[in-house]
This record gives sequence, structure tokens and C-alpha cells, in this order.
Amino acid sequence: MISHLKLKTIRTLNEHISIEIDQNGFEFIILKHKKFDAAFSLYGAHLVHFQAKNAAPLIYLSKTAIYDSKKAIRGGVPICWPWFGNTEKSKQNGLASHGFARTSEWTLSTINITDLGIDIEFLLEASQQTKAIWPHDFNLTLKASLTDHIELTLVTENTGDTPFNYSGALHTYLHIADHRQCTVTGLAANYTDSLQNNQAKKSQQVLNIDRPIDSIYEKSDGAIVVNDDAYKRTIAVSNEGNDSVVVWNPWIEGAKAFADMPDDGYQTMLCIESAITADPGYSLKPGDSHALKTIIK
Ligand SMILES: O=P(O)(O)OC[C@H]1O[C@@H](O)[C@H](O)[C@@H](O)[C@@H]1O
Repeated sequence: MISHLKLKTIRTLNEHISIEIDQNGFEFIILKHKKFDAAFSLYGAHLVHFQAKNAAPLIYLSKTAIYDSKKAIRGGVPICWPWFGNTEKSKQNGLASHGFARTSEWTLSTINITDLGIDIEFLLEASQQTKAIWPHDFNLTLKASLTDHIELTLVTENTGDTPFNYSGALHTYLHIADHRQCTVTGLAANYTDSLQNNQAKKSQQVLNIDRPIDSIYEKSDGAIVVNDDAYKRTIAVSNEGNDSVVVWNPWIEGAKAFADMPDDGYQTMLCIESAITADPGYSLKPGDSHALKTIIK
């Protein structure tokens, strides 16, 4: 799935971990395990690839994604944080949509390899740069637990002495075989349609991927199931610590407008995002932490 990047190995740490670069020197951490192959970028602590053995890739990565450390990578699991989308404040202050975590350099803090899989953690700490954008002290940790499926936990810790609110999302781009043979079940009964002035709507029991979709669903009780018929598989997404689930497909007009997605890219992806979107966000007192999680199987 990332063979199109024509990566070159520059360091092999052991049989499971290597560092590879693309033609422009952009680095990827490549993980190989008997249960899966995966790849991360330190830029954004971004999971760009995951494929369980003998299965199709679970995560979509745009073939024309741009790796220039200036904008978020199109595909994978971007980390939207400490705000979701464009808030009034971010618009007023000319700040980037979806916050700065996905366009920051993170550090790799731990890797633990077992027979069952790989646990890997990345850290982003407050700095002068982040404080110029968002004036708070924090530690942000992405804990990824990879086995034959994916568990991602984003832990926000308030390390300062004043409370703050945050919002965001684990903006998972799922890979599907063909949108025409794909439906979604298990979404909550109510949603707001971001494409129609945030109108409140009642959901159908089965969501077809047959038009542009940008919807914020209420939190679901159980798993959200993507029925990917052409691959003869279902993908179950369970979320924790979220207040909502964002479902997004840019459709052909959207894909055409993106420099970093092929025109037909929308046909093989669907975003199901574990999100915090309600105003004013999740409130964290000094010393407290909160976990936003998604499990994709
Ligand atoms: O192009 P971006 O900034 O990665 O955002 C992609 C999409 O992300 C989704 O989460 C939003 O609901 C959409 O409105 C947005 O278009």
C-alpha cells in the first residue's frame, strides 16, 4: 500500500523496526510483525499504513499525499488537536483548521514488541512554538497498540496551572474496496449535517456512501460497522472518550479540489472519526488528563 512511495531503508533497528525515507528524505518508521505491517511518520505521529497479514490495508493513504512537513498528510490517521475544524477563534486568528498536532514533529518515546504485536508511543510537549498558537502547558501522547487490529489512544494532560478546554479527533481514513458496495451501520440516531448549515437531522439505519458526506453524529453506544462488501469484510470502529463521531467523504468534487488526493480517491476511503466537537470542548483541570480512543478491527 505504500510501495508507491519507493522508500529506501536508512537504518534497521531490528527485525521489526526500520527507518525509511522517500525521494525527498521524508522519514517513515516501518513496523513489521508477523501479525501486520504498519508505518508511522514522526511528523504528526501519523499512522500512515496498517495492514494485517492476509488482509487488505485497513487504512487509506492518498497516492498523491504530499510529504513536505508543511501540511497534514492526506490519509492515515491525522491527529486533530487541540481544536476540531475551524473554530470561530481559529478563523479570527488565521490559525490552521484541525489544530497543530498533525503538523508538528513528535518524538518517539517507547516501543514494546511482543509476540502479540507492537505498542508504540509518541509525545508532543508544549513549547514556545505551540504556546504562540495555543497558550497552554500540555503533554500529548499517542499510544498505538497494533496487533491484527489497531488501537489508538490520544492522552491529553494539562501540565500547567490553569484549566483549558480542548477538542479534536482521531481522523481515521479507512480504506474500503469500493464506495458503491459499502454501507455503514451502528451510527447514532441524530446528526448535524456540516454540508447543510449544521442542520440537525435524523439518520437512516444504513448510511450509503453515495454523495458528499460531512456529518457530526452523536456518540454511538456500540461499534460502528463499515460493511465493505467488495472485500467481503466488515470493519468495526469503537470509540471512547469522544462526544461525537464524524463521518466524512469529500466525493468527486472534493477530491478534484485537493492537490493531494487523486480524483477517484474518494471511492476507496471513508473517514470515521472519534471526535470531540461540542463547544467549548473537553475541560481539563491542572494535573488532569483525558483519553480519546479508537479501536478499529
Ligand atoms: O482537509 P482537512 O483539513 O484535512 O479536513 C478534511 C475534513 O475533515 C473532516 O473532519 C471535516 O469534518 C471536514 O469538514 C474536512 O473537510
